[in-house]
Amino acid sequence: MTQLLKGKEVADALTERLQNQTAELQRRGVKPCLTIVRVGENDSDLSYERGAMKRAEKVGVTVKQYIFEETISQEELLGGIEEINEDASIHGVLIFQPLPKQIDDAAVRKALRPEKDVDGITEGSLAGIFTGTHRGFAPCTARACMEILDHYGIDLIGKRVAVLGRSLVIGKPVAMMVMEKNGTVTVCHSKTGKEAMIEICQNSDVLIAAMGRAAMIDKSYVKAGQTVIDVGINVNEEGKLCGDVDFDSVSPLCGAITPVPGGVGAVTTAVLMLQVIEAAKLSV
Ligand SMILES: NC(=O)C1=CN([C@@H]2O[C@H](COP(=O)(O)OP(=O)(O)OC[C@H]3O[C@@H](n4cnc5c(N)ncnc54)[C@H](OP(=O)(O)O)[C@@H]3O)[C@@H](O)[C@H]2O)C=CC1
Ligand SMILES: Nc1nc(=O)c2c([nH]1)NC[C@@H]1CN(c3ccc(C(=O)N[C@@H](CCC(=O)O)C(=O)O)cc3)C=[N+]21
Repeated sequence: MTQLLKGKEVADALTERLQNQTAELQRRGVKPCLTIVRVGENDSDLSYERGAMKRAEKVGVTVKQYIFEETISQEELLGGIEEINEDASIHGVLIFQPLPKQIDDAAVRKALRPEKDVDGITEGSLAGIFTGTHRGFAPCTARACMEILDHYGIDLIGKRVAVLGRSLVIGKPVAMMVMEKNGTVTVCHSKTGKEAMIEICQNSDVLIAAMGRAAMIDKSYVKAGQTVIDVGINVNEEGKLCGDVDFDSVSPLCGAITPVPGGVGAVTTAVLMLQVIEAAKLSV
């Protein structure tokens, strides 16, 4: 029987713990506050925003929104970030990525105050992941993948893990975190080639798919009994939310799988709240 790795269950367990912490902070006069910076109307950004608002309300975190037009200039965006940096009532900031092409991502990463970087986009936070010193915060999605494996007691010691995607938001940091848990990682990307990718996936015990390619991973990539973590959040031709994995094709064959929605995304929002609360605690 294939095991369904229910992100919602993991997120709800985390939420319960967090509710106590926000209540305690509130008694000390601190109201944890997250600011979301969104440029444009990207589907996966909007999905995250919806999930985050719902989760924030449950946990007791306030959300402020900075929404900009797709055509915003670099200067204007950096101005917004400066304002957020200076606002002492804001504990954590989430800037949706990728940003439009007129924006230099590296400049945005540099502009953000590290102590407010609850999604681990600044170089300091990423260095903490790379060196294993855990200074700063991890990218929420990478941590969410690890929380799911942990919750269901799936250890990575000596396991072969294929990570599909090499972005700074997910592919690269999750590969580092898998290594820290003593897994053996192979990272694939758009230049890997289909044949090689199928071979690598079929020789892995765990597959972490984070490409942003709707339902691309079908059963031809999968080996029996494998654990499949589907990070992708895409909207298919029917307008429905779907992952990078073709759930109907893969789930009869694999050993365990996360659904979309209700999988990694749900946990990502809970981890985001956890990190906002940690930032709020550190601010007093
Ligand atoms: N569930 C959640 O909580 C989250 C979900 N997401 C979702 O995860 C997905 C990935 O996000 P993100 O990392 O930001 O996306 P990016 O577009 O930044 O990165 C995609 C990565 O996948 C690789 N890739 C693309 N197509 C292929 C292919 N056909 N074969 C192999 N590799 C490929 C790219 O390779 P190359 O580097 O060569 O271009 C790149 O490294 C998206 O669907 C996003 O919405 C993201 C964050 C959180
Ligand atoms: N800097 C940055 N970090 C990110 O982590 C990041 C990003 N940029 N850009 C956009 C993608 C996408 N993403 C999602 C996270 C959670 C849900 C989520 O909660 N989804 C719910 C469904 C919510 C709904 O649609 O109602 C679920 O899967 O169950 C969705 C999408 C994070 N991303």
